[in-house]
Amino acid sequence: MLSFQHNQIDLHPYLLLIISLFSLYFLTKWLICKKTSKKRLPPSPPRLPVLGNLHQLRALTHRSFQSLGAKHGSLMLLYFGRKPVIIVQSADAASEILKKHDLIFADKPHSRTTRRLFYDLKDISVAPYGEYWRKLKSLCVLQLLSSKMVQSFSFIREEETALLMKKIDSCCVSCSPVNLSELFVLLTNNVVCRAAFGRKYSEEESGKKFLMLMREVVQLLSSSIGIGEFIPWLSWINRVNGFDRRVDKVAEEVDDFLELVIQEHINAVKNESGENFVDILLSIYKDNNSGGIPIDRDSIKAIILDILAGGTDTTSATLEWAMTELLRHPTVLKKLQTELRETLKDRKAITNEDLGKMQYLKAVVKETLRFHPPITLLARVAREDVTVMGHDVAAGTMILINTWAIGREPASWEEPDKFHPDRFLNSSVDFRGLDLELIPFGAGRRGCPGITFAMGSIELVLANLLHRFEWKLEEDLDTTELPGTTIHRKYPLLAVATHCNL
Ligand code: HEM
Repeated sequence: MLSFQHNQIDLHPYLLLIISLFSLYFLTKWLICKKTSKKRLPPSPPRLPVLGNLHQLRALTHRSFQSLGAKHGSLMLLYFGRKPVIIVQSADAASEILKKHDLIFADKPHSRTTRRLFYDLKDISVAPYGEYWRKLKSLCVLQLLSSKMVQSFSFIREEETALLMKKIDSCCVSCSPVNLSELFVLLTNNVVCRAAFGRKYSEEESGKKFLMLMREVVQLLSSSIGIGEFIPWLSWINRVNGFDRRVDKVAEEVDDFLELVIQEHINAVKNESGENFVDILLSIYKDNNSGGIPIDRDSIKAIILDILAGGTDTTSATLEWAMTELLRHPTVLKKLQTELRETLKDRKAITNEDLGKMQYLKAVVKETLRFHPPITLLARVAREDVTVMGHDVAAGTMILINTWAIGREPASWEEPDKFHPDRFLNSSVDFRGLDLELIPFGAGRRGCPGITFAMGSIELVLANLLHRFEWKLEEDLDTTELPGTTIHRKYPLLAVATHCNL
């Protein structure tokens, strides 16, 4: 192949071609490296060749990110496989993403799992930013989540809270512990279903099964941040270990239930019964008058799923953590009971007006959401190249904002690891998206539209639980968290209730 003739090197054409290709490859790589090294990337911990930083993450990712951030800064670059992911863990950095560059970061990342479970991104929470998403979100706010609508559902919250109190009453009589975790899921699900679909399903087999499916959806979504998603050539692992099959099965079973809800509404419209949120969605679908934005049957099912998943799980987790912290802090619990007694005098029923006056109750709820935000990570994707806190972020980069770590940032909070509701008594800091140090509901365009809806149930239920009953624990309280997209307690909250002497 290689021969010397007349003092000159004679190369075989194939060898020449191979050498040229190699030279071209190394030249391109060198140029790319040179370009990348000029970029002002955020600090990054050392990584492994194939895994990147995935091996440094534990199941409770918000906690892993916080410990890594302590060494590498509040804006840090990790690699999930080869995929760059920027982790944001300070109010200042979050403000650049959710306020200053809100439009650039208005998209959400998605995976095979989110596409499969959310009808190919036809819901609100993972839909790409654009006209379709805007149309659905404003429809949801107008027809279900506005202050006026939430006010109109107050009879539902009152009836469901009264039922909850009755169940606790019977536990009091039999001196058995109350499984508060279970009761909170039922209550929040019943309130959402009655408000959005006109009736509850939790007492029927299909509804009970659906509640279990919802838990599985949350688990699958958090497990979808796995090897196969970020290292494409290892995506076969999800096929072999049965993960993809599980996602398909859950998606089919969820679809069966949502079909049932829709069919029931189609029949009910024929019977001219009262109109609710699903009926309104169906009438838009039938008239196809959505202003050029097509809403099909899958869109309706995806929205229902969003409302059920978003409305039930997060609200019940907040109630669960609020009662957990109150039971761990008897002086806070006593102070809240004193506020209740002073507000109500000797009245039994709690009105919206009463709730409006209870500043300490509001402080307890805020502190619960600072200390235990149910959704610990907000996800975004950069739509174009942008600079954040002096660092270059390329289009397509995934961002994770750690709301849990931001709520415990020493720069914003005194004694951040203490549950101390009094910190909010003389403070204007609120969770509605303007104060970036407290963002349990997110902020900006993709912020949660369900705040008023959720607060309606949370405040009423907590006020009733503490007004009617004295509470004590049966055994030491374990506060271990269960990994998931919504963070619940690992073990159900069991407590013993006795009647208060009103
Ligand atoms: C304590 C209760 C709740 C918490 C902590 C919570 C939290 C959140 C968070 C963190 C987000 C993502 C925001 C972002 O990325 O910036 C979100 C989005 C959303 N939430 Fe909530 N949520 C709660 C209750 C509700 C309720 C009751 C509903 C409806 C009944 C609801 C419906 C939604 C929807 C539709 C979205 C998607 C918004 C979008 O992508 O534009 N949420 N929520």
